[in-house]
Amino acid sequence: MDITFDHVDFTYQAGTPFAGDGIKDVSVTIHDGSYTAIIGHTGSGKSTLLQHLNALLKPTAGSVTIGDFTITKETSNKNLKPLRQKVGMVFQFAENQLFEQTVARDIAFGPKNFGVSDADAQDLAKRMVKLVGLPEDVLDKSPFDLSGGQMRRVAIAGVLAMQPEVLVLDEPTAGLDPAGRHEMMAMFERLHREQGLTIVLVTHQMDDVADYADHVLVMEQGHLIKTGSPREIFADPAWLQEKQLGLPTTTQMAQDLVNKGFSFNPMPLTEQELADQLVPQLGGASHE
Ligand SMILES: Nc1ncnc2c1ncn2[C@@H]1O[C@H](COP(=O)(O)OP(=O)(O)OP(=O)(O)O)[C@@H](O)[C@H]1O
Repeated sequence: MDITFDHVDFTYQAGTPFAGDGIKDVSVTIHDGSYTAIIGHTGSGKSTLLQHLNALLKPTAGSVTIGDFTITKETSNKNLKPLRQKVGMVFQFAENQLFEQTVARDIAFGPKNFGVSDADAQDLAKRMVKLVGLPEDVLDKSPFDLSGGQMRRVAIAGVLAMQPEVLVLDEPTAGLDPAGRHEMMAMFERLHREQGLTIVLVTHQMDDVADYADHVLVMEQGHLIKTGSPREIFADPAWLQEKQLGLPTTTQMAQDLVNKGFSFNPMPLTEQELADQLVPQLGGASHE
C-alpha cells in the first residue's frame, strides 16, 4: 500500500489567532514495502507528518492517499476504521498507553474492538508476544510488573495484533539503554523482512537510519527539503552540518579521517564499508 502526500499543508488551530504551521506543501510517496526514515530538527514537522499517515490529522490543504483512501480536509471521520487498522502507530513511550490488567487482555483489546472473537483475540495475543520476542508466560502478568523495555514490546504487540500493513514508529527506542535499543531495532528489521511490513520511522539516531532505512525524508521548518537513500543523504556532510543534522558514527569517523588525508568514495555507512576502504589505504601508507 503506497502512501502519497500531494501538496499537503497542515496548520494547527487554523483560522484562529493561534494558527501555526505544522507542515507546508509536502509532496512525497512512501512506497509499499519500504523502510522510510524521517529526520529533522525538533519542531521540523516530523510528528505532524506522521499523524497524517492514518488520518489522525487531516490536511488543511492538499490530500493524502493511503491505499484506497484519499484524505482531504473534507473527509469525515466516519469510515476511517479500516484505515486505522492498516496503519499501526507506535507513539513515543508507547508503554504509557497500557491499561489492562493482563498483557493478554491489553494485546487483545484492539482486535476485539474490531470485532475479532474472544478466542481469536487470545490466539493473536499469544502469537504477537512471540513476534515481539517476549516469553509466553508474560501473557497472564500485569503489564505494570514488567520492565520498561518489555512494557514497550507489549504495546507494540498490541499494535501488531491489528495486523497492519504499515508500522509507524515515532522514536521507538527513546529512553532505552544501548542494548535495549539495538534489540528493538533488530526486532523492527525482522518484522520488515519477515512480515513484509512497510516501516516509517522518525528518529534522531543517524546510525539507525544508516543501518536500517532504504529511504530518508529530511524535514526543516515544516518543509520536506530532501529525499533519497541513506547513501545519498549522508554523502554530503557539509550540507548536513549546515542543517545541524548529525552523521552516522561510521561516516563521521570517515569524515574525520578525510581531514587527516584519507579518502573515501562513496562515504562509508557501515563499519564493514569503512574497513574495506581503509585497509588498502593503511597498507599503502605502511609501504611508503
Ligand atoms: N498541538 C499543537 N498545537 C500547535 N502547534 C503545534 C502543535 N504540535 C506541533 N505544533 C507546531 O508544529 C510544528 C511542527 O511540530 P512537530 O511536532 O510536527 O515537529 P517534530 O519535528 O515532530 O518535533 P520533535 O522532534 O520535537 O517531535 C512546530 O512549530 C510545533 O511548534
